[in-house]
Amino acid sequence: MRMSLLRSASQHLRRRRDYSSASASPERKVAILGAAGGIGQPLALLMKLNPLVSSLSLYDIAATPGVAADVSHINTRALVKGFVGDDQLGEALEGADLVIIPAGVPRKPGMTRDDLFKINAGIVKGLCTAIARHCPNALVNMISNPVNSTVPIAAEVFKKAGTYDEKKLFGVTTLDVVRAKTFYAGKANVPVTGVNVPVVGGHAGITILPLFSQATPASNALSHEDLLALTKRTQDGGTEVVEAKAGKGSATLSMAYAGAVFGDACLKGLNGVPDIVECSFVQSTVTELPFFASKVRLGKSGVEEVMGLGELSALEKEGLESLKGELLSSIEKGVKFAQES
Ligand SMILES: NC(=O)c1ccc[n+]([C@@H]2O[C@H](COP(=O)([O-])OP(=O)(O)OC[C@H]3O[C@@H](n4cnc5c(N)ncnc54)[C@H](O)[C@@H]3O)[C@@H](O)[C@H]2O)c1
Ligand SMILES: O=C(O)C[C@H](O)C(=O)O
Repeated sequence: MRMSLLRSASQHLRRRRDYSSASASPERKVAILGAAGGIGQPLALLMKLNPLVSSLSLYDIAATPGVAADVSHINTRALVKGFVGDDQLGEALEGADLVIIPAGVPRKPGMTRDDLFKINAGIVKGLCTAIARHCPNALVNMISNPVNSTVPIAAEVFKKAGTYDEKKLFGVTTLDVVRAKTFYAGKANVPVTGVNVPVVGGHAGITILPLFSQATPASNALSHEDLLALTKRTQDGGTEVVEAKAGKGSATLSMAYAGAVFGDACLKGLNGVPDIVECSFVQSTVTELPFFASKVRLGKSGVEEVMGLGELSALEKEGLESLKGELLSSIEKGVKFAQES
């Protein structure tokens, strides 16, 4: 009898704690565009598990009712709704605090991310036009490739609509950081959970520049050859997955994880949690390029501070100089597309 009373009291307390932590965190609506895809589905799952999300809006051109019905049965805070097709896009976006975009086609072996431009540029443009109309104040996390061009496209669409706020637009490069951490921990033989590695530049091939000289915990065990190999593996991480999937797409599960990490950081920033720092491809004056990935401090209105690069090794300085040409031409390609179409 005493045991069962104790058990029910502790259950009651646990329920109260759950309730009070949910109610202490403000209402936040997150919309995922491309939610029925390879990234979209596991990302929807992970955002449904995030206690900071009160409303989860799942939009795609097909199949979202099934995904939404499935995810909605999970007993966590977020209320889930599915939306399909152009007619429902406005409602999907209305009131969103954060819009995450993994809509578009993925690579097949032999393709570069830039080969996706033709299809994905138009998709991103259409979705951003709707964001400007229905939730102009939302933070936008761009996952669709080529990120080096889709972020500038989004910026131009928002500028045309008169809603552009450079603090609210992010290219998601978190997967590069996730990979750099994993590969570094393996080579340096340190526990991966405590590892941090900034990755700067952009999100394609040599434009991905991991700064292993700033990795923590520092390791003296890595040779120049090790650092070259780690850099190359991080730059080619996406291709490694594309080839292993042999025509069935690109990274989806690790990307969903990375997207959920970055989305969570954005929500924490919006909620006023201090010292939230992640790498992201944003409008930048860190180099002469108009967009650049570097560490960014997140706050109540999005980007609070675009942080500098810190001290670079000779290898990293060389990498920085050689990425600028390709990154600038991808940025300009995006801007031109958005201005001319
Ligand atoms: N930033 C990164 O690090 C990173 C990592 C992995 C993949 N990606 C990119 O993410 C994108 C999606 O990859 P995936 O594997 O999920 O592809 P996928 O084909 O599995 O899913 C894409 C989804 O987008 C939907 N879609 C297409 N047009 C749409 C539109 N107009 N509105 C809404 N939804 C639309 C499709 O119906 C599909 O469900 C690709 O461009 C890929 O290259 C980026
Ligand atoms: O490599 C790709 O095409 C997908 C993504 O950009 C990745 O880095 O995995």
